[in-house]
Amino acid sequence: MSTQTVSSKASAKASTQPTQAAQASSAQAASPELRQWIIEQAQAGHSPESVLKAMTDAGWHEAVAVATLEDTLAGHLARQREQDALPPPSPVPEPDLRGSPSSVFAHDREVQVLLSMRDPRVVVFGGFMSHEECDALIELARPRLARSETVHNETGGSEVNEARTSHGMFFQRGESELLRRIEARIAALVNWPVENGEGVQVLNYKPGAEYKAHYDYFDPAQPGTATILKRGGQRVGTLVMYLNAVEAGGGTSFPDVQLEVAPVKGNAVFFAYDRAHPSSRSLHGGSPVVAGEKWVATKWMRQGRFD
Ligand SMILES: O=C(O)CCC(=O)C(=O)O
Ligand SMILES: [Fe+2]
Repeated sequence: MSTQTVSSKASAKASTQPTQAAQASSAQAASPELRQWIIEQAQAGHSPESVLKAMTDAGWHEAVAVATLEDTLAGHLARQREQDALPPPSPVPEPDLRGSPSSVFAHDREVQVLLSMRDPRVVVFGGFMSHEECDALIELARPRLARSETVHNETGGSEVNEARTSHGMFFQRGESELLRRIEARIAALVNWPVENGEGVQVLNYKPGAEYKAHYDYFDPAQPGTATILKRGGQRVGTLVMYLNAVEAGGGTSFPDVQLEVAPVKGNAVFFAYDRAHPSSRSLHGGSPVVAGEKWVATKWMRQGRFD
């Protein structure tokens, strides 16, 4: 912790700074590099006084140096507190896109990679299911549809909700040869065990119906969540599969990044969220159907076995 080291770095950084007169105008004039250097000095255990001395030695006006130091360290501490408040990250499903392939082989089918975004983690797949598979899934679901419910936050039960004006049903996991095939394909595509998946849900939206922006993970702040998590833990990933061609509207939107995925029959959008927290930027919704109707199948993936 020698003042010598501090001093030499401050000069190097300060030499790239504007003149003292310009520095005096505002602490905001400090470059990102200088701010980074200040944080590094603090992390290395150098006292504020020694950092201040290094800055004034390098030609900084004392008042400006003090303001810059305070401003930089306060901002750093605030970000640190935000980080510390986050739940720890969980492993998540993840397709193997090393080498940026334009398609990947999943279980029994070559699937196209149409879009890949890192933050939030979103991947759009083309040709995930054949049109025949889509049609078959719709016909199996149709007679079993009921008004969609969402999880009741307080009790962990479910309820009809105005934010979700679709009709839906759940298949049992592995309930037919078709479901087993699709589930094995999903598992291979995103490298996540079949056993960690909930049963496939099918949703049908009529014109005007939508699913307002929401997170798929269970809100850790809600009293009902502890009960839900006993079975399989948190949700950490979602695959929404488009089962029909929608005439207009009905995309899946990600408002945090102003992304909208078009509902193309046979395609699918995958997204993952390593924390049950808005910082995952996994907020998404089903945009209102403008014309025609919309059918999707959703697979939610849990941290652990969902039995
Ligand atoms: O219908 C969509 O596009 C999104 C569906 C969805 O968000 C869900 O099922 O959790
Ligand atoms: Fe969702």
